Amino acid sequence: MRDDTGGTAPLPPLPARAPAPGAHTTADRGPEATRAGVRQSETGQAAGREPRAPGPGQSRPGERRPEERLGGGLAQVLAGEPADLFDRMCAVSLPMVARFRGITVREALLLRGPAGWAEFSPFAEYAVPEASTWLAAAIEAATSPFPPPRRPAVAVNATLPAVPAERVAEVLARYDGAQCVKIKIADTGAAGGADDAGGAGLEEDLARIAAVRAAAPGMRVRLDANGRYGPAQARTALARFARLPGFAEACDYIEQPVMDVRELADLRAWAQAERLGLRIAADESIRKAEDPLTVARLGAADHIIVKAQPLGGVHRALSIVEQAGLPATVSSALETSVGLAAGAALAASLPPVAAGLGTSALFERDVAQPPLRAVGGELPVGRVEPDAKLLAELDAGPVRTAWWVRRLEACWEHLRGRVERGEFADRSGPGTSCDVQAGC
Ligand SMILES: O=C(O)CCC(=O)c1ccccc1C(=O)O
Ligand SMILES: [Mg+2]
Repeated sequence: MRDDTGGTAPLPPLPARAPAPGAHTTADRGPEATRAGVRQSETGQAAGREPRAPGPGQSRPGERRPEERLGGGLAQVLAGEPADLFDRMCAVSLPMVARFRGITVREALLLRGPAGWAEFSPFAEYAVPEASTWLAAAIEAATSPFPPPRRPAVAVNATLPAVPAERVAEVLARYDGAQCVKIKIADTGAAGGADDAGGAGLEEDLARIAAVRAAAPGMRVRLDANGRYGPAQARTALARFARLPGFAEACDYIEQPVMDVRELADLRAWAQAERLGLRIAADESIRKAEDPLTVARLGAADHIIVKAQPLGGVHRALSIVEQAGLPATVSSALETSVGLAAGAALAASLPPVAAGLGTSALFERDVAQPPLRAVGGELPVGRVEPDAKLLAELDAGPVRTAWWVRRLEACWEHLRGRVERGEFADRSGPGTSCDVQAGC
């Protein structure tokens, strides 16, 4: 269950109908320059193109036409092929200022569809089933507008990787005006395993927390353990945090101290019985769970973290918030500025809670000019277009590009199967975002 394996998930063999990298798949496209299977349409305009997914009458013979059952949308798009939807596919590789969840370079596939640019960037080690949910988010962003924002900008938290205490001030200085900081804990880096996290790692975590509080005394604080404590370690750590002077008052919550949702519920019950004054937030128990509502049912958390891409899009994330009935923080999945814009749209549809969307500060370079970066602690809400020159400079190269395109195709097939079997409801219909707005 650990996120940070840093490996690359094996891809299944390409389905018969998916093109090999470099191959053209449809006859109706004009002449294109291809590089490692990526169509580089220099003239394609986002507006005014023909709708290219087959209409209801154009399904393959004998097909069940799931779009009729599900009301179109995702099913109809998936009846076509990626190249029918996206006229640009650019894999990029962004260098980072510090190691974060085991990586120092962030790769993403940027896609341009009829509604604008979208991002597909499941972490490299994620297998196709999980990554296919991230693809639903990219399809949503490429095909439909974001919900109308309730405010033009959203407050963000600074995100502090598990850097040594000496680096805290330098990294925090990258976040202009942030009034809240999320500190990564229980992250022993490449060498340590989960069992080490609560031991030697705890003293380092306490030193990092002390350095933050010294550098920014008035700042609110959040901690994120990414599920790396065992149940006993979590109690030890929470008891230590609760004893730090003024900490419980300054701390919004501790994110995913343990991975298992039942253990999370037990830990929360214990923290309440002990009157530690610390709240528990669920992140992985929402975005990696078969049923994200188990957290709410079990009373496993006081607060939930929602991420547009891992949850299959802005509308699906809104629907989860609505159904969970818990206060929510929107957070990034370490997306480029293009993907962060979807997060900003999600945050701007929910009650104001500082969002974990300041993460472009962790990139040495990003794809947009200017990058989607908080100023005065706030991130503007709106679509982001990558800059052509930056796209070229940050190009991931032919080998990685081919890998990303193959992965996109494998996820496309997988998501189509899920939709056809009724295992992935397209919840992007009208109602969900409005219901959430009405409730707030
Ligand atoms: O929430 C934030 O402040 C930033 C985003 C973040 O921490 C994150 C980014 C990528 C993958 C996982 C996580 C996480 O919250 O665990
Ligand atoms: Mg988290």
